[in-house]
Amino acid sequence: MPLFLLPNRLLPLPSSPLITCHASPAALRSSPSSPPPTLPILLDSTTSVPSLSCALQCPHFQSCSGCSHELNLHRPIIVDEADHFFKTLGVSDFDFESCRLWGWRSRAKLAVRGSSMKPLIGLYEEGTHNVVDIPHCKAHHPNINAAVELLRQGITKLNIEPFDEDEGTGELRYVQMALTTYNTSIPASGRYKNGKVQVSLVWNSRNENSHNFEKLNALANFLWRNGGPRSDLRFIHSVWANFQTSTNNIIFGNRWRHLLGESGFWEHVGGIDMSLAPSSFGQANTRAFDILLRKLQKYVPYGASVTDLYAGAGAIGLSLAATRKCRRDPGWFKTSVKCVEVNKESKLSFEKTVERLPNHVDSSISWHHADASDILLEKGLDASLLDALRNISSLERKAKSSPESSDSKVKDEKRPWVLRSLKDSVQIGSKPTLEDSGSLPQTLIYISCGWESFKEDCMTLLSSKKWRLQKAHGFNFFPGTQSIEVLAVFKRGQAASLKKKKSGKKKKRLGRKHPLI
Ligand SMILES: C[S@@+](CC[C@H](N)C(=O)[O-])C[C@H]1O[C@@H](n2cnc3c(N)ncnc32)[C@H](O)[C@@H]1O
Repeated sequence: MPLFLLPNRLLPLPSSPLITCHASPAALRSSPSSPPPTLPILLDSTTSVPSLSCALQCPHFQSCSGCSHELNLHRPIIVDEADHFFKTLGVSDFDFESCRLWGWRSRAKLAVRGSSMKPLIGLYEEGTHNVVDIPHCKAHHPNINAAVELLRQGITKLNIEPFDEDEGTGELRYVQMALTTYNTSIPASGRYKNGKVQVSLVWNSRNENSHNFEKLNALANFLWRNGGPRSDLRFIHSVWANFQTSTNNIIFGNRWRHLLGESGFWEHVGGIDMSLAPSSFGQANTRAFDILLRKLQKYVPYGASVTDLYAGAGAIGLSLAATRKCRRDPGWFKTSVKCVEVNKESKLSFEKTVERLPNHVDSSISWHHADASDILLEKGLDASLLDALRNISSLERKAKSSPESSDSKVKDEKRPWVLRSLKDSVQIGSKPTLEDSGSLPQTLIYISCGWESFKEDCMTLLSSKKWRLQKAHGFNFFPGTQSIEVLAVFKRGQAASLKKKKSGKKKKRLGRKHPLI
């Protein structure tokens, strides 16, 4: 069972948030590529905008599977449903951040098919394996489209064979384009527009010793010469190779090689400099993610201990470590952050990010290569995690009656727990013990881009009567689709109205504020 063991039982913490960020496959799928007529338009939820001014106006709409909605990009229809859903649960102030509507995608994985004379670089047509070329995609950052165009020229010029899925032949299978806006030499206002692209070429061979490695090198050099720092355009940040020969649909193989440009890739998000290797998960909409992180920080009190589940390279946990730093003086009052992630490739990025955290961050920080649950369901929270959260209250009852939770014990252990072995303090993959349960999470913050699974998990949590919903916010992470990112804050315990209701006496005077709980 559960693996997220909640931290620092040694400290009298105001609360211990437990954070999960879990994406549905649909939302992780990359979307289209190219420059919008007018770039970055920021809207907020209070701005009222006529629908036509928020239209996608993309020539690839309908043929490409990336976007499903053309109008009202600033407010997907699903927002009304979400608003209603949260109202019925007693949260009447659900809000929605519209974020950037075009050119928002800063990370795209695109299939490369067709022929060297007529390469197709894009997404699959809905329900098929036919690739649609999307040079003018309105979701992609313009420099991603520019990099795709340059790649297209390179493929033709150097006679690179795109992959043939049926035969398993060809050279270039996919490309990942990731944009970094990290550039301290220009004013902050110009950084997004001048973002640079890290190009990862997925090559159909086992490794760099294969016979056609020279062609891969030639393609990388072509990109570098025409888009690198000595070119006129200067929008290529670096070039990487990934080697993949598998016949399944998995995009990346295990072998990566840095070819040209800077090997490090940084983004400033959530108040920290975040390192992201091409192999680790990165959010596709970094600006919207930044807005979400800043909202999230408000729910995490200073001195809290945080367990970041499904952590990737730890963007959420580390952003909290840096921004929710605690008083330096009383040594025992420190934040602790634990990140749990199944993809071991993310660890290096996590470590690099930790190295660059500001000096004042003296939290205890750790990353654990582990499955967030034994049973992984397709979307949303794992069933066993939900069970674990429900079971916490029974552990809590036992913990209260154990000597571990007595006041004297807590005082004894108010020493900087950073001195203790971190690994020992977290029993990932095993059942929580009474000892571990000394500090139980008071807050669960659920960040989700799968609306249907979120609703399900939310109802499961509430019906357990161990948690109540306090707040919910929505973010436009994927304009042009019906996916929204939700940040929901659950607090331990039942709503006050329900407790009173249970007591019977005051039953008649209570309104049904939380009818579904
Ligand atoms: C949508 S990403 C979010 C990553 C990170 N929270 C962020 O926002 O950048 C989900 C992450 O969960 C990881 N993951 C998926 N299943 C997992 C599991 N059972 N246990 C732990 N991590 C898992 C994936 O490898 C991926 O890095």
